[in-house]
This record gives sequence, C-alpha cells and structure tokens, in this order.
Amino acid sequence: MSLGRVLVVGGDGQLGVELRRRLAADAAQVLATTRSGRLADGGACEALDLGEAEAIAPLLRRLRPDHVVNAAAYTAVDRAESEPALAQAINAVAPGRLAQACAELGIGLVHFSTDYVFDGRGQRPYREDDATAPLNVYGRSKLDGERAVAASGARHLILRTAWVYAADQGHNFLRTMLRLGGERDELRVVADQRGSPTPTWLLADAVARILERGIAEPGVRHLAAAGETTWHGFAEAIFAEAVARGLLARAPRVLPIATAEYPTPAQRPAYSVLDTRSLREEYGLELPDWREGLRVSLDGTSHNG
Ligand SMILES: NC(=O)C1=CN([C@@H]2O[C@H](COP(=O)(O)OP(=O)(O)OC[C@H]3O[C@@H](n4cnc5c(N)ncnc54)[C@H](OP(=O)(O)O)[C@@H]3O)[C@@H](O)[C@H]2O)C=CC1
Ligand SMILES: Cc1cn([C@H]2C[C@H](O)[C@@H](COP(=O)(O)OP(=O)(O)O[C@H]3O[C@@H](C)C(=O)[C@@H](O)[C@H]3O)O2)c(=O)[nH]c1=O
Repeated sequence: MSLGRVLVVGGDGQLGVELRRRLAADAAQVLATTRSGRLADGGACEALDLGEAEAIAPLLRRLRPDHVVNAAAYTAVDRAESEPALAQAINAVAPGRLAQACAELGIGLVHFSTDYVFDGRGQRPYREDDATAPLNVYGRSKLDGERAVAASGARHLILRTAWVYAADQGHNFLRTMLRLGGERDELRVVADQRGSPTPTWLLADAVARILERGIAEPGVRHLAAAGETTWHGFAEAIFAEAVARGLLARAPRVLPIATAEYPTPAQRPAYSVLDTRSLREEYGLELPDWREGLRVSLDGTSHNG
C-alpha cells in the first residue's frame, strides 16, 4: 500500500535523511524541506526556515501532502541554554504552526519529542502519562512543542525518543566517540545517566509502519530501542563493536565518571528510559535491544527492513 505523498520537514537532519531513505520505498512521493532549499547530496527540495513560522501554512497549502513528518528541531542541548528564544521558536512555536496548518488541511502529522522532558528522578521506565519536568531549555522547548501540537486539533502522533544516532551521518554520540577514540588513548564518560541509545533506522522503520496503519488515536507515544545503558556503557559497546569490525585499530580506555566531573551548561536527566509498550502493542512493533541496534548500525545492513 502506498503511503501517498509524505513531506519530511528537516530533511537533512540525521533522522530526516533516514526518513527520506526509508519512506522512498513505500511512499508515492517523498518531499522534503531544508532551510536552504537544497539537500546536502545536491538534490533540490523546498526551502523552509522554521524561524519564519508564517511561511509554514502557505507551503503546506501549496504542497498538500498526505502526511507530514517533522524531523527538524533545535537539538544543541548545551547551546540552547544561551539561545532560549531560538530553541523556543524552532521547537515550540514552529511545531504549533505546522500542526495548525495540518489540522486546517486534514494532513496527518508525526512529530518527534525527547526523553529530556523528564527530570530523571524516575525509578522505572517512563510512561507517556508520567509527570514531565524538564531540567534544561531544550527539554522545556520540546515540551512546549508537544503541547502546541496536541492543542492544534491535527491528527497527530508525538513520538518521544532518546539518545538518537546514525552511524553514517549527523552529529551524535556514536560518531563523536569514534572520532575521539581515533585521536586519544583515554576518554572520560559519564556513568550515572541511564537511557536507551536509538538508531535512526529504527525510528524510520516505525514511522513507515505508523503511516501504513494510520494514526487512529492522537497523542504522545514513547519510541526507543529496548534495554538501557549509561553513556559510559554505550561508549564501551561502541568501541568493542568498532574494533571487532576493524573500524578502529584499538579501543581507548573509557573511564567511568560522575556527571559532576563532566560539567556542561545544560543539566541532563539521570534516568530517562522510556516505556514503549503502548506504541509496540498499538502498531505491532518489535523494537530491538539497543546493543543489537548498534550492531546493525555499524554493519550498515538491514537498514531498510
Ligand atoms: N538527537 C537526539 O539524540 C534526539 C533527538 N530527538 C528529536 O528527534 C528529532 C530529530 O532529531 P535529529 O535528527 O537528531 O536532529 P538533527 O539536529 O540531526 O537535525 C535537525 C534538523 O533541524 C533543522 N533545523 C534546525 N533549525 C532549523 C530552522 N530554523 N529551520 C529549518 N530547519 C531547521 C536542522 O537544519 P540545519 O542543519 O540547517 O540547522 C537539521 O537538519 C528532533 O525532534 C529531536 O528533538 C529526540 C531525542 C533524542
Ligand atoms: C563527548 C562526551 C560526552 N560526555 C557526556 C556528556 C553528556 O552527559 C553525555 C551525552 O552527551 P551528548 O552531548 O553527546 O548528548 P546530548 O546532547 O545530551 O544528547 C541528547 O540530545 C538531545 C537532542 C536529546 O533529545 C537526548 O535524547 C539526548 O540524545 O555524555 C562524556 O561524559 N564524555 C565525553 O567525552
């Protein structure tokens, strides 16, 4: 069954690239926006600066997609502390306007949010209706975005995910570790923040399944790889898998440290594992363990399954 015309907003972000790749198999047409109107691979797409929110509705009226997937966001967690107005404009105001336009035109919307809406004091995986209390500007702006989308009346799903990475593109922890691991003998990585590293291919596969089945019940859902680890555990796994594949000659020493020993402008939740049961049951999804997700990502295979 064709998914019809799908518009990927933020088509050159790490998730946007994977969505375009994955949805091309099932959609009649995949349209995309970037700020410049060009894709990094040289292809043409629509120009949309989300800082200019009044441009959103006219673009959607012209393109008339069947679905919009919003993969754009202000994701620089530390920088957001000194640019709160910009984070709010991109992560809250623009998604609200996008959702209003989708409601007006009868377009289904899939929007992404984050585990950083939680304060991390939980002791079991967070469910969708657990209380939110973001610790940083990025998390607050994303939570405001969730609220604006929910209030729009659009047929929508808000997918909260976590610790997103792609092996082949984007700014993410995996690629940072591979780079630093090639440069240094020793790294210090926090071992007291727990979460679930989630590859973009897992998210894109899930979006394809969601669009195929349709959005029946609007609202927030949690979507992340199964299992949990710390950033330190993730780093050790990255190096073990990378060395096994010859991507690195040898693994650096990875010293476990406390968050207090790695000061950053933004505070991060100590625990942000997401309970994904609701979405798995609703859409019949099987979500791989984070370690399996890492292996598949580094193998560079099975990305379109
Ligand atoms: N990365 C992560 O670990 C996590 C991400 N998420 C969420 O998942 C979604 C996808 O994130 P991810 O792919 O990692 O993000 P990226 O940072 O890789 O991509 C975000 C995209 O948004 C675009 N963008 C930013 N500002 C604007 C603007 N003013 N106008 C138009 N486009 C803009 C960026 O374009 P440009 O390059 O030109 O700035 C970039 O292409 C987001 O909603 C994010 O909040 C949730 C949990 C974890
Ligand atoms: C590079 C590095 C980071 N760290 C720590 C800092 C931080 O606590 C943790 C992760 O750092 P990063 O800056 O890569 O990750 P961060 O930007 O916090 O990642 C977040 O991004 C946003 C967009 C989300 O929505 C979240 O789900 C989450 O993925 O690792 C070390 O301890 N040692 C290191 O050498």
